[in-house]
Amino acid sequence: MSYTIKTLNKIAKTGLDKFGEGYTIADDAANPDGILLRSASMHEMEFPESLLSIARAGAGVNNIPTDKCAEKGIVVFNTPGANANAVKELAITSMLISSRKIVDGINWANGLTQDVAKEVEKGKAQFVGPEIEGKVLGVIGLGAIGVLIANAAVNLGMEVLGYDPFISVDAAWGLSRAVKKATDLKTIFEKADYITLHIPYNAQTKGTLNAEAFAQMKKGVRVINLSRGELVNDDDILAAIEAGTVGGYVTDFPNEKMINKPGVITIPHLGASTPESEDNCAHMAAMQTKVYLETGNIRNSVNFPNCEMPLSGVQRITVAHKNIPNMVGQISTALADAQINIKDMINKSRGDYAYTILDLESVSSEESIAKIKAIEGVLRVRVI
Ligand SMILES: NC(=O)C1=CN([C@@H]2O[C@H](COP(=O)(O)OP(=O)(O)OC[C@H]3O[C@@H](n4cnc5c(N)ncnc54)[C@H](O)[C@@H]3O)[C@@H](O)[C@H]2O)C=CC1
Ligand SMILES: O=C(O)CCC(=O)C(=O)O
Repeated sequence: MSYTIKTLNKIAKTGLDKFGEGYTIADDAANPDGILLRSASMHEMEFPESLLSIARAGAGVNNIPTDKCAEKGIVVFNTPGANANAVKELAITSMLISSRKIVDGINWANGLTQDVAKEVEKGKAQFVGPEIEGKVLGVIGLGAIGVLIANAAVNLGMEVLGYDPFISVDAAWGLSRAVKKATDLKTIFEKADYITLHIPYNAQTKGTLNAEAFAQMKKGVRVINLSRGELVNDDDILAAIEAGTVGGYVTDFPNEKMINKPGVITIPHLGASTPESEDNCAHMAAMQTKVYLETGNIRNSVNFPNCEMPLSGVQRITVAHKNIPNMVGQISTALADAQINIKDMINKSRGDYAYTILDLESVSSEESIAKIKAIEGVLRVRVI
């Protein structure tokens, strides 16, 4: 078999090399089987019929219309945890630079022209800022990144409060016992000296930090946003900085409103920009795509259930379908009508969508595949 992969952003070579023989990789492919991307927006894109999968080499999938993809039977993947350490390190950096006036100090020192050593000692008092040890950190979102930051902050001597009503069992296992659970955001807002956001951006989380939230915060709180710009209301945080409620804001998502504003430190979306995490993300995105194209097995999808079965039988059929009653019954009837025996089968569901893999004892007929495609609720059928 041969496959075409389209890249929408620069993807680390070590990941692309995983595809190997039989794959053509191009940034201008017209009819790709798979797409790999980082932050490029796909919301306005048309999807070719050929497209089977999209892999986000990273965590956030707000740049991909995942429901629209599901309706077309296009499986969307991300790479959970692959860049978490890079973001953790930048979050710790952000707490320190929001505290210690390091950026202002560097800019000031670079502007000195003469008697530099003397001027430094004379002027440094304006850049005094507090230490983080002993202070309270509120972590909103305890997923791959939030847990690493919470644990690192404990090790730096901070008191850590974590808020995540949907925390996974795995994340809870990884969390230091010293991290205290906040049952609502109000607790974080009222107690934290530093607040860091590690939640996905979606319709529910838009503007999580707004005027109402800032009104509940401790005076001088430092806010770190390495998640997505839209999670914080720009006008409200600028007003809170002006009023002195917020003592500093570090954002990885600069926009026209945020650049060159006192109290705001803008980083050009560098959270995942380390060779280590670029390699990890590219590797995972490539492998998940390759496995899906070659076997139909789904690992780390965000719009279909994870569904894996070792290859057996003489042919594999995969069916992406709506999560509605009697789908498996109708699919197996279509095969039974053509005297085709099923050797092994698996069916998984997730929300509105489901996925079925069937390994057959004999090769299916075009007629039986056409029958499966015609079942109401079937989104995509593949013969592998
Ligand atoms: N600046 C950068 O370069 C990067 C930014 N990110 C951003 O960080 C976000 C988080 O990444 P990960 O930790 O890897 O994702 P994750 O999926 O492992 O964790 C997200 C956590 O947020 C929790 N959550 C969801 N809604 C919530 C809410 N309303 N309140 C509290 N918790 C909530 C979930 O239960 C989950 O535990 C991504 O969605 C992405 O937007 C991720 C990687 C790099
Ligand atoms: O690919 C990047 O550099 C951005 C990473 C990111 O924002 C994410 O993984 O959600």
